[in-house]
Amino acid sequence: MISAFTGQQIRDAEQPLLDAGEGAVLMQRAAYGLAQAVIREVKKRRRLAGASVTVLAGKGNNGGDGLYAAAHLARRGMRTTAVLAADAVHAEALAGFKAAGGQVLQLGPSNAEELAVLCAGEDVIIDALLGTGARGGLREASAELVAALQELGPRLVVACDVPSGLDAGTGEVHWPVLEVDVTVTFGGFKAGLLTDPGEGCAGRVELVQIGIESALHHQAPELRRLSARDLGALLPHPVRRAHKYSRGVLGIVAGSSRFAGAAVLSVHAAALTGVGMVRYLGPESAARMVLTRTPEALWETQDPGRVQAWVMGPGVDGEEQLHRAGAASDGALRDGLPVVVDAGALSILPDRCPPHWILTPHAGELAALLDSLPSTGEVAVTRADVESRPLHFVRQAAQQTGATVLLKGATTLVASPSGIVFSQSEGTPWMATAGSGDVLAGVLGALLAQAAEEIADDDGAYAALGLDPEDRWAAVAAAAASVHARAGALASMDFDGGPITASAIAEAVPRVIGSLSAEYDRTRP
Ligand SMILES: NC(=O)C1=CN([C@@H]2O[C@H](COP(=O)(O)OP(=O)(O)OC[C@H]3O[C@@H](n4cnc5c(N)ncnc54)[C@H](O)[C@@H]3O)[C@@H](O)[C@H]2O)[C@@H](O)CC1
Ligand SMILES: [K+]
Repeated sequence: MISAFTGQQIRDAEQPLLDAGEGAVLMQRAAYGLAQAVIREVKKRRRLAGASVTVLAGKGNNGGDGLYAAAHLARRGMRTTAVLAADAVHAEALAGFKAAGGQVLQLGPSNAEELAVLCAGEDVIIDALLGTGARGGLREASAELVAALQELGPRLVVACDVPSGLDAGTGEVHWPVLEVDVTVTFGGFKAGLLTDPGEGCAGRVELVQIGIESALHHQAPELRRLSARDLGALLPHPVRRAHKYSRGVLGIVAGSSRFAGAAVLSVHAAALTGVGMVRYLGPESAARMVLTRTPEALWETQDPGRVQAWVMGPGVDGEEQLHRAGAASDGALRDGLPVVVDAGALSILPDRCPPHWILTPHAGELAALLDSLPSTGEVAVTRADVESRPLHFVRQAAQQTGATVLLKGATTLVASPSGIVFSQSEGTPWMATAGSGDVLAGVLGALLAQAAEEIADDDGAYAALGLDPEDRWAAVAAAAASVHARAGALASMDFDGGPITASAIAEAVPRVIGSLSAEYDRTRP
């Protein structure tokens, strides 16, 4: 599992080393790691000797890291320039940079445009304007320089620790921000690099160890991300004596005469995620289509009897289906069953949900959900608010509803009511297509129906993540988001990275589960 931290947590982990007079050593390790990353990137594109690099250096330690890194690069034969964005920058680092033969330019009130043009011609830009000590975004001439450079389109940008203007703890972004190709981050992942909109600016993130890692391990991560290996351990491994009932039975209330496709997709995706049986509840017109695509499903016209989990909401519209969802929801509350609440069913939540209820809104639905809660303030929350502060709002929704909340997006966040958050981001933009969310609901429902015992087991794979029972539901939801995203990416790869349908995402799920499980079995100690 990848753990990510706030800027403050990173600084707290550094403090004992700074107190011991090791600050300069930390900075040298960071600068060396950054320089090595720049060298690797340049070499992918051209010969190192003679390649040009400009470091944009701010007044804090982030600028110091950038200047020391540029000094390394000068010694490796690169043509190095520093654009100083403040009158006083890190003095020793600047001296080191000059001694290595670097050229220095001063950013002033009237030369931002001119310097932007110069930077746009460079082989690499190092963004070392602001790091974890930033308050707010770039100002004045720095903001002008970055805005102009972004417009011109630099060739290759490497961020020092975080893209400048990004809040390391929250992922909120103060524009303008230089969109970077690679972020080289020090000591630990910053939460802001693993949640949007920050993740969208950060490019590929590389972690450089600087010696604070053991101190960080004592802190509760701000964000968690499941790795392929975690998924291999968490995904269901059917035992030899399994039968369809022991494999999990999933009830699905989805679709309507108007939106039958949502039912088809969620049922099919659930079946492809390996659940023992799917019981479908919905109108006959939708059921016919469901059974044509998934003859393995059962159409239930009465009380479906025992299930291990429910999915309700995809394509649910009209009184009849809302009534079925309401009845299923009452039964699930009574029996303590896990439930995926999606789309149409988000409007019929009980006053307080348990953590094993997983709500799966997109940004617009989350805004509407928050607005419908009595405890939300007077000012309406909009989709744009959620998109600019997803980490904040997903936590708020989980806390206020009592449910686990999965907020769909390029990066999907899952918050437990206690405040634990997972972030998964393995998909492709092609997945933003009609029906993609219905597939996710089916995948998640199928994992819930199969995982109930494993989740409760204090010696099981979910407990091994170090999570309290209430927080393990968020891990199931994160696993589902990851499987779904990987399936989308794999399906697109089948077409050389081309477009995909929601059906194609569902069809790729068995291969994703198969390869994750096989890789886990192969490398298991
Ligand atoms: N503390 C340490 O020992 C280490 C720090 N490291 C580097 O140091 C960075 C943190 O250094 P700092 O705490 O100096 O913080 P920054 O380098 O982010 O800079 C903060 C400085 O800029 C000013 N400032 C804050 N917001 C501003 C804004 N919006 N516009 C203009 N100026 C602003 C502040 O007054 C402060 O002087 C990390 O990101 C990392 O790159 C690494 O060298 C590893 C070791
Ligand atoms: K930076």
